[in-house]
Amino acid sequence: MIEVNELTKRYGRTTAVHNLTFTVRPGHVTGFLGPNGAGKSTTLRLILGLNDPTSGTATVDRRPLRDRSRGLRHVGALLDASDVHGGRSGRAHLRALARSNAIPRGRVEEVLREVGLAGAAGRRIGGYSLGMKQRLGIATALLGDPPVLFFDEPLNGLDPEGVLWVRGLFRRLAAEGRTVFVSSHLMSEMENTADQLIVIGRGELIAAESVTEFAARATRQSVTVRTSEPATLAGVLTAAGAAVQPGEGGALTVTGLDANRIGELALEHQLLLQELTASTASLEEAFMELTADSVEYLAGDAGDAGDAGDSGEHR
Ligand SMILES: Nc1ncnc2c1ncn2[C@@H]1O[C@H](COP(=O)(O)OP(=O)(O)OP(=O)(O)O)[C@@H](O)[C@H]1O
Repeated sequence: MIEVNELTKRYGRTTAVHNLTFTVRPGHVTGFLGPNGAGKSTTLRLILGLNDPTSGTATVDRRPLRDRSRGLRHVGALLDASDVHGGRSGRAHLRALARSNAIPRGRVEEVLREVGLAGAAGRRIGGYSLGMKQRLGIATALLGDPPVLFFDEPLNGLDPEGVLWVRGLFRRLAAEGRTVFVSSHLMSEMENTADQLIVIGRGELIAAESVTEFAARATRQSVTVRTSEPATLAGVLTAAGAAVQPGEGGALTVTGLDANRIGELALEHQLLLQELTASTASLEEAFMELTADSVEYLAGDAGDAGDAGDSGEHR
């Protein structure tokens, strides 16, 4: 289990993460979502103990990871897939990590097979495609068979078959009772990958709930309705509690009442309907809307973030 409590991280004048509190439970694939610059990578680095928070705490299975003494057998992480020594082979890279974490050599061959790199394991990593590097990064995370796994943008560079494979892998790891925490800036990727969501924007928590709950809360249904007497129908629907907007070509766009109820009201008032169409905003649209403020803030603040400078910590 990952527990983040009132976590804040400032870089100069830039607040990357502000007063963030959430819990990630084992047995689920939990998506960590937010637009670019929302603070996802910073949060992951704070949880992993790679950077120190300005204030607040982050623990994994009730202990901070700051000392990093627990190694790959406790926590596996894919952070930056291209951050590997290009001159080594994939197999040599994994063997070196296995050695320093007291993991048996045989496990290297197992994870290579698992991620589909057995055939390319003898080749230099420098010659790997981005997708192959992602697979190697996933193999690294799996190497110690850890109960807690972090994946930062794991679908980057993967082809459709690779994406399906990763989704199946994450589901299996969660079903085995592990904690699986996966970040992405794309709702469309998380919709089919995660069952729980932590959504942040501008370093702050926007939602912590299941994908189903988020979808029910975030997506809005509207109904397009067309009639020969739009003003009368608009009056009837407004009186029944709906919000009515004039749409294209005399149509009305109605929110707050479902299509069935609109049909019943039209019948009660003997109004002839020429169209009655329900439409639901996609989860991607809902996510964009919910996080729109943070995107605007960053677009207007880009120069400022640059001025703030680096605190000297390596990203
Ligand atoms: N070392 C640093 N020095 C200065 N500012 C930083 C540093 N690391 C992150 N930031 C700033 O903190 C904010 C959050 O960045 P972060 O990389 O955590 O976001 P993110 O959600 O992971 O974005 P992306 O999806 O683009 O990776 C940004 O404004 C970023 O510029």
